[in-house]
Amino acid sequence: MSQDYFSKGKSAAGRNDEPQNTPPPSTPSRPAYMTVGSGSTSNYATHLRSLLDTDSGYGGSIIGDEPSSSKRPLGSPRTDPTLSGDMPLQRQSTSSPESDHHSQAAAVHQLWYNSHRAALNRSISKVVDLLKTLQEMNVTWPAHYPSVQRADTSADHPSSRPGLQHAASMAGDPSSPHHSRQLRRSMTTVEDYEAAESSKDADNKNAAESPRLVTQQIAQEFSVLKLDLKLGALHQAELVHSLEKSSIASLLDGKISSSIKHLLLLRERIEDTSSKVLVTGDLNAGKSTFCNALLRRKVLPEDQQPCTSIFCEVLDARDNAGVEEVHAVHKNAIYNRHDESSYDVFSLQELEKIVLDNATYIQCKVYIKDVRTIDESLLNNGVVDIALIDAPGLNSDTTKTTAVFARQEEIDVVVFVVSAANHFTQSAKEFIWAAASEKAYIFMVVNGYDLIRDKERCQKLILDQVYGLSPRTFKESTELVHFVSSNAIPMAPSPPGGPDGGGSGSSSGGGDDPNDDPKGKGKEKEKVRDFEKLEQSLRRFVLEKRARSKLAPARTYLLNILNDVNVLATVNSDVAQSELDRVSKDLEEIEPQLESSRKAKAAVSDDVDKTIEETCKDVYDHSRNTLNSTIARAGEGNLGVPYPGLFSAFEYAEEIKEAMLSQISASVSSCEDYARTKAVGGVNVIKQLGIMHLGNEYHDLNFRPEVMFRRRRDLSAKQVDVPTELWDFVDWSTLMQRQEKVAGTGMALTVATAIGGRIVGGMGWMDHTLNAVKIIGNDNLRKLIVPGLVLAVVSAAAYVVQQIPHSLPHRLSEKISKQLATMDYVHANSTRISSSVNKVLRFPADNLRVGLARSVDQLGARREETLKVRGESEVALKYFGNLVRESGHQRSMVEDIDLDAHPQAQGAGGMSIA
Ligand SMILES: Nc1nc2c(ncn2[C@@H]2O[C@H](COP(=O)(O)OP(=O)(O)OP(=O)(O)O)[C@@H](O)[C@H]2O)c(=O)[nH]1
Repeated sequence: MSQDYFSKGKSAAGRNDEPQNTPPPSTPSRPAYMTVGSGSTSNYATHLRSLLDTDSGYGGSIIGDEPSSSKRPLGSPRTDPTLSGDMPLQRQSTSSPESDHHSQAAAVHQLWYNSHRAALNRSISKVVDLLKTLQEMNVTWPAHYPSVQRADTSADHPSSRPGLQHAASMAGDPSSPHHSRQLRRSMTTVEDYEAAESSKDADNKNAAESPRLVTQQIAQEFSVLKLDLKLGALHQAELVHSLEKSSIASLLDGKISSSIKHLLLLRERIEDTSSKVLVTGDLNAGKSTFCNALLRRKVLPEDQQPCTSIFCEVLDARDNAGVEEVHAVHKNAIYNRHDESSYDVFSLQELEKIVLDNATYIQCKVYIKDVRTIDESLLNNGVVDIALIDAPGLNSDTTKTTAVFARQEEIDVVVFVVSAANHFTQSAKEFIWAAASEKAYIFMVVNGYDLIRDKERCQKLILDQVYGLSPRTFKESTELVHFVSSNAIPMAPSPPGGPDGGGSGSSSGGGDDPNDDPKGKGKEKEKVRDFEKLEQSLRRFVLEKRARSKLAPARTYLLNILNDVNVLATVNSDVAQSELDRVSKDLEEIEPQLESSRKAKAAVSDDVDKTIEETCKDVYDHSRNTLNSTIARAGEGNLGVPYPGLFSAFEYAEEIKEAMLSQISASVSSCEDYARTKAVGGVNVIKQLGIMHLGNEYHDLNFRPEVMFRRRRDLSAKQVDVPTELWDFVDWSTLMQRQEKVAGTGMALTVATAIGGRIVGGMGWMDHTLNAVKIIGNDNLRKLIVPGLVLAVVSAAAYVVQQIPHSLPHRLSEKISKQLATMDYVHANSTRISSSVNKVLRFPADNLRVGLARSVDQLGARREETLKVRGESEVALKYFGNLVRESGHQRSMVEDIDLDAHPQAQGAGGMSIA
């Protein structure tokens, strides 16, 4: 079977000859089928047709075009006044009241059709706009896709309908207030209800096996926009949960794009003014003869043996630059009239050869000029252009192929030709059963009726069979079942070079000449009348079916997509509202937090500085005072060094020095201990501040004071080198006091002092002696000197020796003190200790500062982010709120387009549409 027939969902019957890659035109070409002649002249019909002229049905198909607009839009088939299209033309012949009636009915139907088409067209444009804005929104605010959770059978959730949950973006956010919210969608159609019922059963079946609902239930909620997720064994709903928000958004974006494409195709289809009629039936039932009769021209080959082996589509020669010819389409080629490699060209006379040659071709396009007037022509009747497709006769090989063909969207009507003599064969029955699922009504042509003698019995038998095969068709049998003799229809003279040069047609029907036989003439007229009746019925049927086959898919699809958009918008509006509530609440918390955090940052910084400063000052002062007092009192008290006697005085001095320096060192250590305690206190203060402002992370702040002062980098007291001098053993101040008491004379003291001093001092004592002699005078000297001198020296020596344990520590203490002062020992150590404390406290303090700064930054960033989300949520809420309203409004508008209650239905005997 050719791809041209089976691979494309192309709708425009008249556009089969267009290049396949041509984008769907926004301005459809004018009707493509044979259009000849003019319309009715009755006043009413003329009025109706003038209405048709101003209401082409395209009036509102353009965005922003109101239904009342008289502006002729793009795509109107009447833009070219020289072409009739579906425009009623001037009638050339006088009409009968009956034909006037039909003409009026057709015009009314066309008005009805056009208004619905325009409404659908407007809806399509609107929905395309809505989808495009949704796509744009989906970029800035990735739409939340509702996934379906397993229906909870607990008493809390008695609903059998699945709840909708926004997945993906909210996954991992179970605290979200809308997490468990159940959304319900109203059921808008009977099908919906049935689907809900069936999926409920499925749900019950699957509830035990799967924690989530099965795919069908997502299908239940979404007709068009459901995401096709096929990843391994993962369930679709689970996948929706596990997918990133952005992935869902891009999947949805793809869905929306394909939906827009489909809508544009539907628009193209409803703007297409033509209808395709597939003529099929048993082998040799007279299908080709019937088609020729409709055309009033012998175009398709007729034979007593089965001959039609390919699908022959009859088209207007004007679509082929007015040239009558046959394009035999190559197998597996996509037909394109402008691409000659896709077909072979033959003349009409050669059609028979092509039709028989079923090995090379599977379909052909037959371009012919219509010979009938608009009143007469079924094909170009002024209302709708009809294309005829003559199919191969049904047999075991072709039945399936033809059934597939008949199911195509482009096929508006199936005409089944059955032989009055042979009735329905097995292949015919199989075909009708198969076709009945798609086309509830089938137009039945019982052909070769002239050959039947007992016509009543034939009718009864055939209708009984029709009842069994298609009860609905049987119910409307007056309109849908016709007993005719196709070979009795007079043929128009063929144009020169036509296939049937004589042009007399096969009206003989057995060689009778009606002119010779008045009775025969009457019979022939009756046959023609029956056939004309068939044509009228077929025309009405095509009109009705056209409404159904062209408008209904658009209506159904619009309802589905609008439902989906409405559900999606409702969910997202709800999510946006929740998000807005959440971020508003967050902001209420963040704003004061940020403010207090900023204040805390400054206050804590001051507190910390103060704590450090005070602690360090305290430590410094304490160290300084302690060391000063220790050094000052180094010579006092018991140093624990026993005096070993005069001969070990120097060793004694050394031990005393060492003891003193150790005492000073111990004092330094005690200062360090004090500093440790203070550091612990300072760290605790900082820790408390950290806990207060930054929370638990500060609980773990561990400080090890024992590590402090481990490496002593100070000037150790033990390093102090104070040499012991002989002089150190004499405590001159006490010695002087003592001499005054002992000698009793100033001179003696002076002498003793001078001598004693010199004795102790060593050098130059002779000079002093001479001086003393001069002062005292030789005589006195002689009397005093010896005993005084001896006394003083002995007394001084004895005293000095006695005082060593008392005087030496003082002397040494003074010397050490002096040396330490030179080294700036006290200040250096106090500074070192307090600096160490400072350093120890700086670390947590700096951390605290950094933490506070980070906290302020984080809060600031969170605030910014929350503000951004709030802004986006506000936009989304507004957008989706509008979308809920718009989609709901559009949906009710489309629901109001009632394709079942159209005027033609009543005109056609109340026949309802399948
Ligand atoms: N008596 C009579 N003969 C008819 C009628 N219609 C068709 N025939 C004849 O029946 C034969 C078969 O007609 P076709 O039109 O070729 O039949 P078909 O169904 O197209 O055949 P295939 O497509 O080849 O299966 C021809 O010889 C026709 O002349 C009719 O209404 N009455």
